[in-house]
Amino acid sequence: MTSSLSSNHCTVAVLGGGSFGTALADITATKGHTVRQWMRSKEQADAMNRAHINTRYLPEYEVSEKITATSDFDEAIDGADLIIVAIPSKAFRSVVKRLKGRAEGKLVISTTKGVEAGTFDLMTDILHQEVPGARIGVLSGPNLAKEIMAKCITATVIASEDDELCQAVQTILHCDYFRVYSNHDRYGVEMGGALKNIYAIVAGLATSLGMGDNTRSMLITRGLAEMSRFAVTMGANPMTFLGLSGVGDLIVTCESKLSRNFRVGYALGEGKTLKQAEQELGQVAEGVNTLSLVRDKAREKGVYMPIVDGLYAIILEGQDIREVTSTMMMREQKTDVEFSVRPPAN
Ligand SMILES: NC(=O)C1=CN([C@@H]2O[C@H](COP(=O)(O)OP(=O)(O)OC[C@H]3O[C@@H](n4cnc5c(N)ncnc54)[C@H](O)[C@@H]3O)[C@@H](O)[C@H]2O)C=CC1
Ligand SMILES: O=C(CO)COP(=O)(O)O
Repeated sequence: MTSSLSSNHCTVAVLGGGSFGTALADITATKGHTVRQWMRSKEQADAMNRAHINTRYLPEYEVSEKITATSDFDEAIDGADLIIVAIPSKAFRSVVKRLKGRAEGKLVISTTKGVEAGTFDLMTDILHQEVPGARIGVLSGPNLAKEIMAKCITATVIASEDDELCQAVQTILHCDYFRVYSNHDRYGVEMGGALKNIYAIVAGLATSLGMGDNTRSMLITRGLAEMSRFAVTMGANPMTFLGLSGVGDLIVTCESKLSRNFRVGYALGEGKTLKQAEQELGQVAEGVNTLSLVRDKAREKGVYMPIVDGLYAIILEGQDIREVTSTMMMREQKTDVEFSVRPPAN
């Protein structure tokens, strides 16, 4: 570990002016690190430096006065030991391209829970391509930004093949309400974060249609089987799905009205269109894009994903919710605990 990273003070750049970037900037600045948060809007950066509130994304919370918000990318990354990227997946590549040639040997971690359209790359794959020479990891777990701002006790996972990176990130972020575990299964941790958003949309939809706790429990459990089946086919370690970044994140996102993915599903259940639901939210709900990408990839790989297929039929093909649900419920009987990659041959 380099000396600044093993000491109590380092320089952190947070790329992204949304809810999660702000929550992580707040933790690191409160711990005494030098923190610069990059956001596109100069107005938003100026307002944050003046009032210490991210008025657009987290208006209810005051953030540390020690965060310097800036719309100047170069200023944000200058001298940073750790760069945290909290940018929606759609814009991730275009932003991290700007780090090329400027982050050799630096720690660069993604917090983004999505998959890139066209390539099916995860965000750390993009980092490897666009920022060669950087030390790369992913942070993922049951981490609702608003609960972190409210200092609710929370845990997360830093995943990387690079042990020193994991240790450094644990040291930099760990505090009395935020505990950081490490994991070597970068792919599984990152895939879990992306996949759980799909099931959160289903959970929101089911809840707004009047379904109850039995329904959500079924969804979470069968969703976990389905997402692990998919991720393991793609190269993940199945054990990762029993951890915070797997079942942990799935539970929080399927159970909380603070989840934007849950809220998109809820709005759909109220009869709103996908466009209306996303517009009302005004923030990113990654599960909407991930759904069609995963559905196509699962077909290509021959992975059985009935919940993904059902949600796709409802929100992207306009099929009737009750008919799709009824067809799913009336499928052939299955065993409870199985771990087959493909459906049993009939
Ligand atoms: N909010 C949460 O509770 C958590 C979010 N995440 C993940 O973190 C990622 C970011 O999420 P949030 O911060 O919550 O999103 P958000 O919707 O609150 O904010 C997104 C931010 O990205 C910025 N942005 C969008 N396109 C950009 C571009 N082309 N260039 C520069 N900035 C751009 C927006 O201006 C905004 O500041 C997502 O992938 C999300 O899944 C992960 C854990 C928790
Ligand atoms: O990933 C999250 C919690 O861990 C945030 O979920 P949403 O993007 O659905 O709000």
